[in-house]
Amino acid sequence: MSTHPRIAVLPGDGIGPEVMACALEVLHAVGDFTVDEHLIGAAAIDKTGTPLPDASLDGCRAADATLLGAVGTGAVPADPDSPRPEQGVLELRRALGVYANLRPVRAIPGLEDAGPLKADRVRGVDLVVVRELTGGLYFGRRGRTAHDAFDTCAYTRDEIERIARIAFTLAEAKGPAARVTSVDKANVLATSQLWRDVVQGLADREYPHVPLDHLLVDTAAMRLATEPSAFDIILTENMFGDILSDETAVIPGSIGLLASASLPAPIDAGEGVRGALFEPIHGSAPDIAGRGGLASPLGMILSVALMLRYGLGRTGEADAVEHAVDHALREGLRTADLGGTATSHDAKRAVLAAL
Ligand SMILES: NC(=O)C1=CN([C@@H]2O[C@H](COP(=O)(O)OP(=O)(O)OC[C@H]3O[C@@H](n4cnc5c(N)ncnc54)[C@H](O)[C@@H]3O)[C@@H](O)[C@H]2O)C=CC1
Ligand SMILES: CC(C)CC(=O)C(=O)O
Ligand SMILES: [Mg+2]
Repeated sequence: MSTHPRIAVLPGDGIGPEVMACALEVLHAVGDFTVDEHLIGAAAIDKTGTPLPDASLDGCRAADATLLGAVGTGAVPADPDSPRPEQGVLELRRALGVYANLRPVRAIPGLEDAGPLKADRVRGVDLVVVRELTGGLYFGRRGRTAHDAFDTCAYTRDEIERIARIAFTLAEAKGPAARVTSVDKANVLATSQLWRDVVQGLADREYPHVPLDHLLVDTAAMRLATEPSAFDIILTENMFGDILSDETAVIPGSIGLLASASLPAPIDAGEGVRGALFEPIHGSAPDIAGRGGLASPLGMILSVALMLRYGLGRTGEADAVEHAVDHALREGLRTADLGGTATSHDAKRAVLAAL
């Protein structure tokens, strides 16, 4: 029987399969892995009528780690009761229990001028958005009639405390001055008031040495654009983290560069955390899918690096992939999203050459 790590691969829709194909080549270049491909999203609805077939979920549960491309067609269904591709991702996150979504963002040397922010604002930025991933609005009770609709946001103390613990641990690992900025809307929302109490209580009891501040989400959105270097660890709930992390794309210059790790348990620096999920932060980008390689595969490739580090405990290989991406960019690799002409295929080749 193979002793290679078993990876469940869910390419999904739109640019998902395009970026996944590139990332798998990089994965196979750094080691031996057994890869099983499964359906999710619109691709799964087309073939099976459901966005996350049992066979896909079983495959992810049996795997050491799961890689996901992206799902969605970009369309909002006319019939709210019809299956939606995005339900596949939400259901997968819930079923795997991956409550801790880490979205690292840094200024990449050589790319300081690639985004809309001034280079001196971007230089040196190195932050992680720690997003609660299995609670809040995306999982609350909802309903809709022809005349009204509602969504509910609920959090328990335990849900808040376990994600806050991840944020404080990451800050400790980053260094003595690294701060946690907890983002909420405590001036309005009951869930945010509980969030603030629980985060502050945990800090007082167990992490008094970690600098902590609380920021309202609207101010946080503004500060991310005006002073991104003020942040080390941004700790926040599900929807705020979804929105703020897309905003952080202005730091490296494209959402196509951003990766994520979703963990079902605290970080294990030795073995890695089994049963975790790794995906770029972008969606299926229907506007550029199937257009001759306009998609950057770098966020997906960097998600492979996060899988190697956090999912499989293979720090050396993770570093190698990240260095190869940095090297390729430093040497001038520019895909369309960064204003260049390199295709997805060119980007993958540049990374492979730098490995
Ligand atoms: N985890 C997932 O599977 C996610 C799925 N979605 C779904 O994706 C679909 C499209 O959503 P959008 O709002 O358009 O968000 P999106 O992230 O797919 O695209 C936003 C913009 O970024 C660009 N972009 C995204 N990834 C890129 C890449 N790798 N290289 C170059 N450019 C890239 C797109 O071309 C587009 O202009 C929707 O159905 C949405 O629900 C959105 C976010 C996450
Ligand atoms: C299906 C969406 C909730 C996914 C998304 O936008 C995200 O997780 O960033
Ligand atoms: Mg999102």
